[in-house]
Amino acid sequence: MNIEQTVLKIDNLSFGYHNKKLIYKNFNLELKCGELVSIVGSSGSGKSTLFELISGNLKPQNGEIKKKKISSIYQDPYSSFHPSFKIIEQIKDVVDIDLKSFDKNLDEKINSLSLNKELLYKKTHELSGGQLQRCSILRALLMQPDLLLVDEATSALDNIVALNVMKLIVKQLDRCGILLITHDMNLAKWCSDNIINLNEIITEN
Ligand SMILES: Nc1ncnc2c1ncn2[C@@H]1O[C@H](COP(=O)(O)OP(=O)(O)OP(=O)(O)O)[C@@H](O)[C@H]1O
Repeated sequence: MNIEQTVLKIDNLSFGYHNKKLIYKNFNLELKCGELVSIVGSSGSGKSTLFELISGNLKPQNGEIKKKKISSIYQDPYSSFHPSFKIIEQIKDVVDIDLKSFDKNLDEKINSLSLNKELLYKKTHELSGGQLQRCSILRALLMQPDLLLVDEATSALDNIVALNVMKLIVKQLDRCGILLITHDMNLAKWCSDNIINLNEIITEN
């Protein structure tokens, strides 16, 4: 693995649940800093499974996955935050920020996500699904990952906000590589260096 450039390298990955039909067979993927690769495919084709494998929540039956520092943005923002704590506390758990001092980088991200600092002092039940989704994106970006996993991140947002959020996500490419799960082929064509269609990956077994 070229440590300088490569943020994800998957070699000969094979995986199937409970040793049933393989979803992945000898699957390879390399992602470098500055690259965005979209994963598309019909429901049940294995998109989320790939993210679970990369995150280390599932173990490959064969093959190897090497990755640098990851942060993930999931489709369901409620799974990203604990209901009992304020959003800001849960951001501070993973990154050192001070909302009271001037921070141009932080302010730009908050504005691009159509958030404001007051919202960050609330708990999950006080926010809409879309606001919570944008908070989860903020936290993921503030973590400054080498590899950003994005699973249908804009599904809860209206078109204009979704476009601004995607522009902000794409802007991170100067410091990371991005793997994007999407059902939106137009979005994939707009932002991707490469599109992997899982329907075209033929497995046997
Ligand atoms: N925990 C599990 N145990 C057994 N089979 C599973 C499990 N999770 C997913 N599967 C199966 O693995 C296959 C791939 O599922 P996966 O969730 O990765 O698909 P997906 O492409 O992300 O689908 P969607 O677009 O609907 O989110 C499906 O056939 C699914 O039924």
